Amino acid sequence: MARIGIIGSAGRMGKALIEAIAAAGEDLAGGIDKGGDPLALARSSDVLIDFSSPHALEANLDAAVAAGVPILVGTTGLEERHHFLCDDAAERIAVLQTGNTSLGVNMLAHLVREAASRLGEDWDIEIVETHHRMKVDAPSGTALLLGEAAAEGRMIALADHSERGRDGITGARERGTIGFASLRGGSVAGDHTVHFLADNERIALSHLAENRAIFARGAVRAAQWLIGRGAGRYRMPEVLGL
Ligand SMILES: NC(=O)C1=CN([C@@H]2O[C@H](COP(=O)(O)OP(=O)(O)OC[C@H]3O[C@@H](n4cnc5c(N)ncnc54)[C@H](OP(=O)(O)O)[C@@H]3O)[C@@H](O)[C@H]2O)C=CC1
Ligand SMILES: O=C(O)C1=N[C@H](C(=O)O)C[C@H](O)C1
Repeated sequence: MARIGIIGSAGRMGKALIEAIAAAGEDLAGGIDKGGDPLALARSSDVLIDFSSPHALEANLDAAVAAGVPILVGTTGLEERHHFLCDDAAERIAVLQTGNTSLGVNMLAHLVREAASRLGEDWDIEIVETHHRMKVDAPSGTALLLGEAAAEGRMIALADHSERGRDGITGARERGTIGFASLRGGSVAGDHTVHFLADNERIALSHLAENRAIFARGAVRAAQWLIGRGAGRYRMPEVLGL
């Protein structure tokens, strides 16, 4: 049995993870929240799963490196510097960072990449996400993951082509951009639609999460997969065989 340590264990995802670890027949090594000791947790775990806060990421990666255990980072709201921290840690341990651990979203990303690669710039791309009222970051990590997939399909850099907020006299839509819009309310676990919009026709590719069990199941599967992996930065499609 693998010993899995959870960072953010009392949160919404932490609770779903505790159930998923038991359902997978694995061992819960322990869990911490704000003020907890990630190094002590890492030393008693075979793998760490982090669904907490971007503020915690540096200490969590340092703990995983010091203990020599792999880490799955599911926390969203990450900035460029957080990705550099993941890159640094990945020189010493296995690191898998993803905005969404579900099979369905990673399949959607594959479809989006394919559609974006075949449809030209006449097709505008807009990504709409809806989440529960307690979510603190926008756009969602998943929306950004889907935006990256669309940008890869188009062979462009998302950072140079994203439109993250419209308000007031915005002017006409800039050709070739990828737009993001966020809705917040209720208890929605996570809905994402990638719209491809051309003259007189539209395609909408959607994923609707009915609960957090789908994220927890994928996270546990990724954690199992990470144990024994060499140093490096890994992605969910490798875990899921997509
Ligand atoms: N990749 C994916 O598939 C998914 C990613 N997420 C992401 O996971 C993250 C957590 O989501 P959710 O569970 O809904 O959020 P919650 O706010 O419910 O839980 C976050 C937990 O992290 C803890 N925490 C906060 N700061 C620290 C810290 N410095 N060190 C250790 N623990 C800390 C909180 O503890 P305390 O209450 O004491 O502050 C809390 O228990 C978000 O970024 C969310 O977007 C969510 C679902 C799926
Ligand atoms: O905060 C959430 O709840 C979720 N966060 C992730 C994200 O930002 O995409 C994944 C999922 O959509 C739920």
